Amino acid sequence: MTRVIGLMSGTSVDGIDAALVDISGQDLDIKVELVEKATYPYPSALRERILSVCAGEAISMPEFAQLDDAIAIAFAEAAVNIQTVHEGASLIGSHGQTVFHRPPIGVEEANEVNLGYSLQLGRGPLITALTGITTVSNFRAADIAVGGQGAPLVPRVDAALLAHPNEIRCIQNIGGIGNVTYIPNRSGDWLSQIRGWDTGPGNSLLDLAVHQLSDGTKNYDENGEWAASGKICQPLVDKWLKHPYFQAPPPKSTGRELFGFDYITQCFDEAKEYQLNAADFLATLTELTATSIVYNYRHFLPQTPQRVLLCGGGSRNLYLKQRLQALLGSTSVTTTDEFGLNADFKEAIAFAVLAYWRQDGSPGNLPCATGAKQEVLLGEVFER
Ligand SMILES: Nc1ncnc2c1ncn2[C@@H]1O[C@H](COP(=O)(O)OP(=O)(O)OP(=O)(O)O)[C@@H](O)[C@H]1O
Ligand SMILES: CC(=O)N[C@H]1[C@@H]2OC[C@@H](O2)[C@@H](O)[C@@H]1O[C@H](C)C(=O)O
Repeated sequence: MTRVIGLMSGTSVDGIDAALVDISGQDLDIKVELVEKATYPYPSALRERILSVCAGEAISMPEFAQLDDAIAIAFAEAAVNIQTVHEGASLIGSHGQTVFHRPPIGVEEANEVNLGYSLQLGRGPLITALTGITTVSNFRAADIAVGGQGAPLVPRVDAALLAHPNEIRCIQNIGGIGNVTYIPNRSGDWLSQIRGWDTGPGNSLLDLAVHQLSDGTKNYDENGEWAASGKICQPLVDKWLKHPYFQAPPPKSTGRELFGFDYITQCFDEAKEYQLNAADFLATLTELTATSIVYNYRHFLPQTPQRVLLCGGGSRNLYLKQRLQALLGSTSVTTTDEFGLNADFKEAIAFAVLAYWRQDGSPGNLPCATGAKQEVLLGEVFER
């Protein structure tokens, strides 16, 4: 058994999720027990800085270096604090903070020019130095180097922890960005039949809209209550759904570059002619998240799933969950909690597992999800 800390801050940039887990077994046959979990919010100045860099603000190299280290220090503190009660971790898997993600440009053969590029700040060696614990970081680079999207990386972990012998499942994360893992019955060559891609916006647009509509007093629509009091403007949803990202087949991945500040500004502009109030606008944006997920399923899944398991912060948005259930009809919508995997900490747990696999010599990517040419070891290891 190895005690591992998984650290993740996602596209919502709300804070660092830390999971302390005990892992045993090998490759897909692993057992993972969640011992401790906590979220450490970023100091607000650091969060604002990260969000503006994500929105494309230019920074100098010294500012870049300072930001990289400020994030590494925050991640190292999270690793120390998560061990206040239960100590003894011998490995850290740190995703870091994505500040830039560019998928490969759509040409047949990946080469130097059209490979993707994905940048996560919070350098691993500093986390090792500050914690004294071997750290694995920079998980996306190796998949990208072999032509992959570098995302999503969670599908192999979903497969290991949530596959079922006779139920076709979709695991739908709704973070800032949404991503799905499609898992067929665990039999035969099921692993090569898995699919995974980013479905589009999760909460990123909603959070930006809530911040603006509440004059900065709120950062998200708690339980979806504000949106639930509004009326969906279907013509706008239909228009937004024509975005090329939804129409494109997988493999595909995205980020705040596409569904961030510029896009929400465009949404506000396009909504003007419909004279929506704040609640109507949020109901319409929530519908875009729900409909884009279902649109992706209808067009690109090999088969209709029997069950959809939600995770990520958006799984707590009751109105969004209700809309997803309505749009999916007979497919049952629940959360990973009901299947023994904490829905809020699944990504942090996943990076603990990916670090464990790296140390064990097992690949972490799934080429049928990321589009990479081959399976590869993910992450750079910085020994204590
Ligand atoms: N009770 C709640 N009601 C509604 N929305 C919620 C609730 N709790 C969390 N959220 C939403 O979930 C978001 C955070 O989700 P999460 O932490 O999964 O995102 P992330 O990991 O940063 O993103 P990604 O998975 O794209 O990397 C919040 O910004 C908020 O929009
Ligand atoms: C570049 C990047 O950070 N992508 C994230 C983001 O957040 C959700 C979605 O977009 C997913 O593709 C990915 O994270 C998860 C952990 C993944 O790689 O599976």
